[in-house]
Amino acid sequence: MPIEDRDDAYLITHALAKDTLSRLRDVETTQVAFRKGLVKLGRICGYEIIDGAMETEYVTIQTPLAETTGERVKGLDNVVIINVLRAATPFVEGLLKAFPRAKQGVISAGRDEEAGMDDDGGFPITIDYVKLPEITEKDTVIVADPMLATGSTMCSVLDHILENAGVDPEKLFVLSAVSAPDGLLRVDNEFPEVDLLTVSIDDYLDDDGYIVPGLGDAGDRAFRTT
Ligand SMILES: O=P(O)(O)OC[C@H]1O[C@H](OP(=O)(O)OP(=O)(O)O)[C@H](O)[C@@H]1O
Ligand SMILES: O=c1cc[nH]c(=O)[nH]1
Ligand SMILES: [Mg+2]
Repeated sequence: MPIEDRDDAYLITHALAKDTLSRLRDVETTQVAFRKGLVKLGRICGYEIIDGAMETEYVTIQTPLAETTGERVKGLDNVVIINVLRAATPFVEGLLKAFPRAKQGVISAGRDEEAGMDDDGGFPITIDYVKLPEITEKDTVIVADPMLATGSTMCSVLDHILENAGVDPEKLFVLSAVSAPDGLLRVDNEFPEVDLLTVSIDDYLDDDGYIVPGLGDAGDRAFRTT
């Protein structure tokens, strides 16, 4: 079973996903290896979503030698991937290897870290740029962001997506590499219709809202900023 139901979220349990995440966590992992690791993890997660959450259908195929029955994944033309800038960019590059015909959207969202966490344990979020494709009732929407910490960014992003969509998509996934229990709870409370997929549920958030043990600041490590 590639995706395990953990009540608060669905865990992607593929051994290669865990292996890749472990390399991403390592403080010694360089920028290039970190970025490539996020691409690889996105690809693995994409394959696991297909295996665990999408249907297949039988089709008749003529090979050069004989007619046979094959199996095809249904709905690959009805996938929408939303890239939460900026840390999700390499993660989405990997996802697109599994869903090459996906419609894509981007939302630029950032935490106001100078403002600090509020009394509810969330951050003020600035949304700078939103460009989303049409979302239909047939679509499987995957909102990708490698880090789900307090959940503030994801809640703002989901507000924009659902307001813009006007209709409920067939499936709505939030995909993260590393998540914190508080963030999962916040998104689940505010958007019960969303299925939360993650490779790891980590222990806690520190006083600055960073996931522990986590992997540090994913955007900074991938883009070599501080
Ligand atoms: O769950 P939250 O507490 O909202 O934190 C998670 C967000 O923080 C990071 O983005 P960041 O604001 O650092 O922007 P970046 O992608 O440009 O680095 C990360 O990529 C998420 O978007
Ligand atoms: O641990 C965290 C929290 C938010 N954003 C990150 O990149 N890492
Ligand atoms: Mg960042």
